[in-house]
Amino acid sequence: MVGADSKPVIGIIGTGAIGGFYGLMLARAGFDVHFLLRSEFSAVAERGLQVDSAVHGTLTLNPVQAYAKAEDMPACDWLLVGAKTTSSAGLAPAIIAAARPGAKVLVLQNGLDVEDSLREWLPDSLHLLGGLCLICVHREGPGHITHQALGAVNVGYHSGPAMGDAARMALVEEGASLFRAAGIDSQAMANLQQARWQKLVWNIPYNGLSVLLGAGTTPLMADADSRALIQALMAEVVQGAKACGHDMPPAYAEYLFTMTEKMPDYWPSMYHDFLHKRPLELEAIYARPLAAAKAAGCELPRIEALYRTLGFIDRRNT
Ligand SMILES: NC(=O)C1=CN([C@@H]2O[C@H](COP(=O)(O)OP(=O)(O)OC[C@H]3O[C@@H](n4cnc5c(N)ncnc54)[C@H](OP(=O)(O)O)[C@@H]3O)[C@@H](O)[C@H]2O)C=CC1
Ligand SMILES: CC(C)(CO)C(=O)C(=O)O
Repeated sequence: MVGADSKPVIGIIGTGAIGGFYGLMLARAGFDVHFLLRSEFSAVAERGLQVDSAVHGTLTLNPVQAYAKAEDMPACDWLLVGAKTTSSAGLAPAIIAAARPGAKVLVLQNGLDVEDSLREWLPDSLHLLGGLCLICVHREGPGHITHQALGAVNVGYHSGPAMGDAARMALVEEGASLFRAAGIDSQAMANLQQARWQKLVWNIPYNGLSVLLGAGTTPLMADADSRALIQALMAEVVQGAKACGHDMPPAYAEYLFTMTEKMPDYWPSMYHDFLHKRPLELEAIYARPLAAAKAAGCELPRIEALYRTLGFIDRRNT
């Protein structure tokens, strides 16, 4: 648990929709939070952060402890990675510069094996954890975030110096309790890889189809053809996960499908990347699950077709 007398220093590596939202919530809960920014540094340093939330109302943080260079940040106990997977390769130096020895690095990204692509660049002394964010947020403008629905972060251990399950779960619980202290639902997960596959049951159909069909979740859920396509894609993810040794809970895809019907019209983060001509997270969300399933002897033809189509769109868009 996180006690009031032992509040850790938290660094946000990449302050976009996810990093900005969770960082602001943690700062407002009294944590010492430091934000690394890139294109929005000046705007946030001058005007702070604002979240327009359908759940919490309008929330602001001003001043913000904002940095353009990780070398200027204080040594952090927890580092929350909020940059897209498409920029992960260049993030390790920033993480290392801002990490206190033995720090915990929590990767708040979608996709499969996203921790692996960071692990190889990080020293063994750093703990690496994954955080699955179940939330609908996007950047409205510099330092301005819209939060439409949900909010939970589920945390699991990936790798590092923690020896044995008990030590790992203690760190996972510590991470989850940071979020809970900020009023955010957070569960400790014993199996991070299983949880990443479960999240893909949502992201594989909706992220890609939003780009391909130019539609948010409401029209996608209102049309018989797109509904059938979503269900077929979800079924393939469940099949791929099973081939890789991760059985989904019964009716898990149906649960996500029904959950989406109750959501406000939501444009997944991949659509925002497409709109702003940023690279799409195709490697983490499509290529790696496809490769993992294939290595396990399982072909996923609908997902493969979606991935190839998105690759074409992505190459012409950036
Ligand atoms: N948005 C959502 O609702 C959800 C998103 N996710 C996942 O969370 C992750 C983050 O998504 P999201 O917050 O939407 O993305 P955003 O594009 O809103 O935010 C990414 C941020 O990282 C910054 N960044 C990238 N590289 C660096 C760098 N080298 N140094 C400093 N800052 C950097 C970007 O800066 P710049 O402004 O310069 O580009 C940007 O502010 C993704 O993996 C996404 O799939 C998961 C669940 C829900
Ligand atoms: C919409 C939702 C909640 C799906 O799990 C999400 O977290 C995402 O966009 O990645």
